[in-house]
Amino acid sequence: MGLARLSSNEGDQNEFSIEYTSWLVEHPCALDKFEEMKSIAKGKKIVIFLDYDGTLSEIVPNPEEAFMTDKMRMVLGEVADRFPTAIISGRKREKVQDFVQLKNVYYAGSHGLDIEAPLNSLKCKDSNEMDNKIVLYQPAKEFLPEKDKVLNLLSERTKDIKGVNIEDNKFCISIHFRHVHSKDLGTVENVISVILKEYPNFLVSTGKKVYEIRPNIAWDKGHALEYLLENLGFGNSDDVLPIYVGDDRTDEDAFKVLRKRRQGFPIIVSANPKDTNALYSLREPKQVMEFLLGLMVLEQ
Ligand SMILES: O=P(O)(O)OC[C@H]1O[C@H](O[C@H]2O[C@H](CO)[C@@H](O)[C@H](O)[C@H]2O)[C@H](O)[C@@H](O)[C@@H]1O
Repeated sequence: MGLARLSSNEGDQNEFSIEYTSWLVEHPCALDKFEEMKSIAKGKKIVIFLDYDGTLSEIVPNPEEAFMTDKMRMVLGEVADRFPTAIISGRKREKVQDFVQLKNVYYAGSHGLDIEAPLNSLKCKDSNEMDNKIVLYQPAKEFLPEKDKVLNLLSERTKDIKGVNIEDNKFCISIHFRHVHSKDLGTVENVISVILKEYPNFLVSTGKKVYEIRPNIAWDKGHALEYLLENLGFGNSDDVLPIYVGDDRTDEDAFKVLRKRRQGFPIIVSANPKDTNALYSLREPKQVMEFLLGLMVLEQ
């Protein structure tokens, strides 16, 4: 038995393509598997990790307008009151906090390179106290001056390419090409690759209509997940059940960590079949909200 569906797409199973339907066999909908998941979760400490864009908010053409619905905020706030809950995003941490507006959530921005938690909530070894309120862990701090140089060069060298939108994500940089004409994409790629030859401490990956530049260090969303688990006291625990929900390539690093730990539920948000390390799926942010609502009946 699964969770009751609230979304407007209720019953749209019939509209699924054959490809999506057969992909669902490999990556079943987490709502349909809820009872099974519930029994696995029994007696375990649930910790929730969520990506932001495409998971808690819809993908929209303008990155500045990726707002979360009030309903999602309410559900997320309730869930975070019951279980430790972290948002791990490619965005600048402060930007995610601005969108989410919740104080009971752990935030990791810049693909996990900028972790913040309420003071005393984490047993951090390498933390700084900021304003007496929070602890921060920033493993790529020394890259900041160089990142600013890369950012300036990117802005300068793409300023004449129509549609390029560069987002400063503090330790990382997003170069959005959603609105760039296909004939100009090669130029954008060329600019990036020339700059990264000058700055080999940085690497580029791709997301949804975006190039993402970040420090070339062994730290990704998977490391952030492990860091948070460890500092929440669940480093080697068999009693913990981490749930990670995300929609993009960088979330795969976190899915891999859960697979390696043989623990928890890696859940991909996708309305299309895609290669993934996730075991379960959800179709859209609305379903993420239904899933979170379902978690509220679980005991912690
Ligand atoms: O890790 P995430 O929280 O998923 O962040 C990844 C990137 O998300 C944002 O870009 C994406 O969403 C935008 C708003 O829906 C969309 O316009 C864009 O095309 C997508 O790539 C964010 O703006 C980036 O900085 C993040 O790196």
